[in-house]
Amino acid sequence: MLLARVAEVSREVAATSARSRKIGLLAELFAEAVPEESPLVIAYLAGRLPQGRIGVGWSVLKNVVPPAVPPAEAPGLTLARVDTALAELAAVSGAGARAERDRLVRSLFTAATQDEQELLLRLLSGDVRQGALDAIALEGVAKAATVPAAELRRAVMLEGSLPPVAQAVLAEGATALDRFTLRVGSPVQPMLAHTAASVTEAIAALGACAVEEKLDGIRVQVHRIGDDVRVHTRSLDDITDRLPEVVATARAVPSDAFILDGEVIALDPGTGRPVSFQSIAARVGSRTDVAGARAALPLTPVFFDVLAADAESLIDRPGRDRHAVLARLLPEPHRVRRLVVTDPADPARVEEAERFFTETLERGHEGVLVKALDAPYVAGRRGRTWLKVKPVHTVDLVVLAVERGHGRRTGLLSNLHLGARTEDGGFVMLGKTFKGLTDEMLRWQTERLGELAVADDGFTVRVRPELVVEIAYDGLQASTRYPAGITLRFARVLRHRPDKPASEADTVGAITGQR
Ligand SMILES: Nc1ncnc2c1ncn2[C@@H]1O[C@H](COP(=O)(O)OP(=O)(O)OP(=O)(O)O)[C@@H](O)[C@H]1O
Repeated sequence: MLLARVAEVSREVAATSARSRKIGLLAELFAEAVPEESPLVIAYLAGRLPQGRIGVGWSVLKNVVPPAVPPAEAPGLTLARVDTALAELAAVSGAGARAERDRLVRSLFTAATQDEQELLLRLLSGDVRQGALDAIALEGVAKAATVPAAELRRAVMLEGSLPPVAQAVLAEGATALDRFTLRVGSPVQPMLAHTAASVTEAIAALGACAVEEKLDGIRVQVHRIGDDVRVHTRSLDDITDRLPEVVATARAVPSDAFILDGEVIALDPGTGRPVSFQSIAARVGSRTDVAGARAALPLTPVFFDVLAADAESLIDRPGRDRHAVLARLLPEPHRVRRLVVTDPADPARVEEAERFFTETLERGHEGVLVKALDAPYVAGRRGRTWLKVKPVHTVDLVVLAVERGHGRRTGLLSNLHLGARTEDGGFVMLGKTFKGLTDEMLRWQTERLGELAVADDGFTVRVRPELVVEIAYDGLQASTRYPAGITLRFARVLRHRPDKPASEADTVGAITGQR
């Protein structure tokens, strides 16, 4: 397939607001592609580079911004050729890397028509509207392969991503879906939660439920087959080598084929209270001298769900049954503390649950999760059967740009321009802040945002919209300065969320309560 065709459909999809029309356009595109090309189509449409970071920043791109390179007259650039070029770019390193990148990017742009150059530029600079497109692409694939979207979605969650499932169903049809089942050893997208304003509100919405501590650490999904243990993050990266404590806990579990879902935290040896998220993130992030890092800050895994045990899938079973299995597998320090509310109509029980919330905060945890007892585990979904309750308002926003610091912060990238997602897959700026950033966080974001930079006027650096930050704020206020007409009062950065994709940041609708 030619890149020109993807460029054409990408433009048509952006120009129409009707979801069904977008799905129809994508279905036609997937029907035209050979199945092996569909992973590239999905990636390019969503503005993702399959190679991940390829080291091409603004310093290289500014030399090819149209009309810098004379465009090809007729389209001839295939998806396979673009993929090869990007792989070559990703492999460049060492002395002369900059010149080599310039040469490769120029040669790619020389082969592209004007339309294609524009798509490539948007792709490389992270300016393609993304996020919502993944969900629409899934429906487009379902339509092209004539399989029910719900079945395809389930297969995608169990596989971890759309491209391999798309390729299989487009080649073989519905029968391919049977291959994508829950397998111990193959990570699945974790279940996520919605927000409730209070425990009382959450119980009213869910009925019979369990109120669990919300532990503030790193989410882990642990798979064990025999002696082989693998630990995955929320974004399914394998971090087994960095977490020997988790491996040891998993080896002690009396079952030799299971999947556990939980959080790793660290407890202060003196007070027994949880240590800060930043310290845990630094420990989990350190790849060298794991033994030294472990000695300085030992971690404790605490599990709250079990997806499979004794090689049997449990995801379709109600939460109360899964928890009974969890209780059989793990003793309490490694199993989340929780309170079951079997009679949600009894005010005394609701009061008890509110007390559990207060005590959980007093013990130093960040809030609670209220979970329906009868709900299955919906992999990859922000289900309405898990509701989180926290004492402060927080939102997850995406960094769109960052201003260079001055004074004490000279040389650092400091003031963040924050964007919420829009329903059509773009971003809208809601405000700026540098409050809450510690020296360590400033150093970290300067490096990370430097890698994401796509334009720089000497004052403001525009970045690929990929880094999510968790922001606390005191409320919303009307604003004529920002395009959504609102801004956040006293916004402050709580933490960077490199584990969270931009497609999961909050939408303007969710923030203003008009979802
Ligand atoms: N008992 C628990 N049950 C489920 N998730 C828990 C629990 N304790 C802590 N967590 C964490 O809370 C998260 C659930 O909240 P949510 O689905 O909103 O994800 P999130 O956006 O990463 O949340 P947050 O930003 O509030 O940590 C999980 O991803 C997990 O890391």
